[in-house]
Amino acid sequence: MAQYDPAVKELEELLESPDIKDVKPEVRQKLERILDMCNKRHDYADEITTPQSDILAYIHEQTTSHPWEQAYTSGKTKWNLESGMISGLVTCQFLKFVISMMQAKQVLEIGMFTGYTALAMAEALPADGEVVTCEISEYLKDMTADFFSRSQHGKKIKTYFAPAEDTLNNLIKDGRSFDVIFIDANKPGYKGYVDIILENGLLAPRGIILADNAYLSGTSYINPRTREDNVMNDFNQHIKNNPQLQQVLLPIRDGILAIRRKSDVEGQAAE
Ligand SMILES: C[S@@+](CC[C@H](N)C(=O)[O-])C[C@H]1O[C@@H](n2cnc3c(N)ncnc32)[C@H](O)[C@@H]1O
Repeated sequence: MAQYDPAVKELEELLESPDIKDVKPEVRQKLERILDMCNKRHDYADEITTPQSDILAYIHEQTTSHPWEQAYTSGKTKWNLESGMISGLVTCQFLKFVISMMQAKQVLEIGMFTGYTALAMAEALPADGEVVTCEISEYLKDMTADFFSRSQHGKKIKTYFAPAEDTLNNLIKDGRSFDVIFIDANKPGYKGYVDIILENGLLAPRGIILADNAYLSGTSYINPRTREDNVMNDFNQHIKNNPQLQQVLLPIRDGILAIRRKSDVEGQAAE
C-alpha cells in the first residue's frame, strides 16, 4: 500500500465514504482502478527490488508486532514510538547501493529506532567499516543489542543513546567524518543537524547526506495548515537556498532528499 501518498489516502477515503453510492458505477470503477494502479506501482517496486536478509525481515516483523502503544501508556517510552517509523525494503536496498557504490567506510545515522536501516547499511560495509547511529530512546537499547547480535554485521554498529545534537558535538570533538549520513529522526531537528554537519567537517570530502521524509506524507507540497506541516518544506527550501549544495529529491517512499557539496558534483571545464 502506498501509505505515504496523501492522494492514495484521499482516494481510499472517498471510495469508503457513503457518498460513493451516488456516483455512477463506471466512474466508481474507474476510481477503484486508479487506486489499484497506485497500490500496484508501490508493491511492484518491493517485488522487483532485491529481497532483504533474513535478519532484516526478522527486525521488520518484530517491530511491526511490538506493543508500542502499551510501552508508551505504561511509561516505558517517553516518546510515542510506533511501528510505522520503520523504513521499508526499497529504502534499505537504496542505502546499501549508495554505500557500496561510494565504497563508503564511515556511515552516520541520526534516528536508529529498531536498527533496521542501521543494520542494512552495516551489511553493505567492508569488515573495517562502521555505522555510528544516534538514538534518543533508551527503551530501544536491549532490543537493538539483541537484533545486532544476531548478525555478523552487527559488530560494525556503534550506538549512542542521547539527543543527536549531543552525539554530533562529541563526534566533532573526536575529529570524525562520514562518507554517508542518513538523517531519519525528529523533523524539526533536520536543519540544525545539516548545519552542524556541514560547518564542522562531519561530512567527508565527496560525502553524501540522505534526509528521509522529504515529502512528510505530502505536507511539504500540500498547502500547510500548521507550523508542523511546514517543517520539512522549510528544511527542503533551506537546502535549496544554499548555493554551495546540490540536491535531488528522490521519490522513494516518503521522499529522500540527497544532498552533496556542489564542488563535489560539478565537473571542471575542459582545458
Ligand atoms: C523514523 S525513526 C528511525 C527509523 C530507522 N532509521 C529505520 O528506518 O528503521 C526515528 C527515530 O529517531 C529517534 N529520535 C527522535 N528524536 C531524536 C533526537 N533528538 N536524537 C536522537 N534520536 C531521535 C526516535 O526515537 C526514533 O526512534
